[in-house]
Amino acid sequence: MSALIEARDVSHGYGGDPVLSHVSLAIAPNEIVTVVGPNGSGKSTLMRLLIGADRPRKGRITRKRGLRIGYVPQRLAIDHSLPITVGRFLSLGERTSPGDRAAMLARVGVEGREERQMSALSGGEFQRVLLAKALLMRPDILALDEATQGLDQPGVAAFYRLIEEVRHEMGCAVLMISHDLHVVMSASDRVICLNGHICCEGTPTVVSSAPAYRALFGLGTEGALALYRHEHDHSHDRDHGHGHVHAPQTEGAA
Ligand SMILES: Nc1ncnc2c1ncn2[C@@H]1O[C@H](COP(=O)(O)OP(=O)(O)OP(=O)(O)O)[C@@H](O)[C@H]1O
Repeated sequence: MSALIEARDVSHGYGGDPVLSHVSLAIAPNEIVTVVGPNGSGKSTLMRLLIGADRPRKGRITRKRGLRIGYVPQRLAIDHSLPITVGRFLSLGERTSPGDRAAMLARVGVEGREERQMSALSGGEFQRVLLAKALLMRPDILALDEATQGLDQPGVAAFYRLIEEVRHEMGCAVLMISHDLHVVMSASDRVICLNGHICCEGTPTVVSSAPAYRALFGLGTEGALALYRHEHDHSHDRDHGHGHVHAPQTEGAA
């Protein structure tokens, strides 16, 4: 099997309520796939099934033998009464050296935070530490479930640029769930639009002009793109010097 993860005709639900119906997809090595969809459309459920945290009621999910998945959760409940430093947190689970941990913290932009309490980190730093932990296991695929929740727009943009960079450096695939539509337009190779079933999928350009996508996201789509173009113009000099094409030049209202 050349795909890292493949879902074939997967259906799932909780109690009597169906959440996913007849979902089929495959994730290839090295690609960035983003799942978008309205609240409650089954994105997190699909992610849990794909990474093997849950088993589907119907259909089949296959993962490449020995697949290493680096999971970056939406949020992580840290008990503030239980002190844990960044260094200790990173050393839980996977066996890594202090040198590896220091290098990874530096790579994701939070150098030298080993002695800092997890509870004392800013939102952006916290997500970067979670990312560092996921990357330390040298994943074949990085799975991010709305990993930028709570970050401001420049923080979100910077976080996803980092994801693109590490994807290239480490050669891993990326599966992400995102509400940030502009991210979908910039960072993804392929977008899957979910609403209990796959409404449409393809390159960001194709999906953003698909009627099913526009029906789901409506005017918000254009709004998000406009916002991002604006944001990008302003953050360009400060944040990064390389030019991306972030949005297709679609005209007219959705
Ligand atoms: N463990 C569970 N038990 C019962 N119902 C659940 C469970 N997990 C999710 N659901 C329900 O399944 C539906 C899909 O939830 P899911 O979290 O997969 O959607 P989502 O697209 O990720 O939503 P959001 O964008 O709001 O995070 C929702 O109606 C949710 O209430």
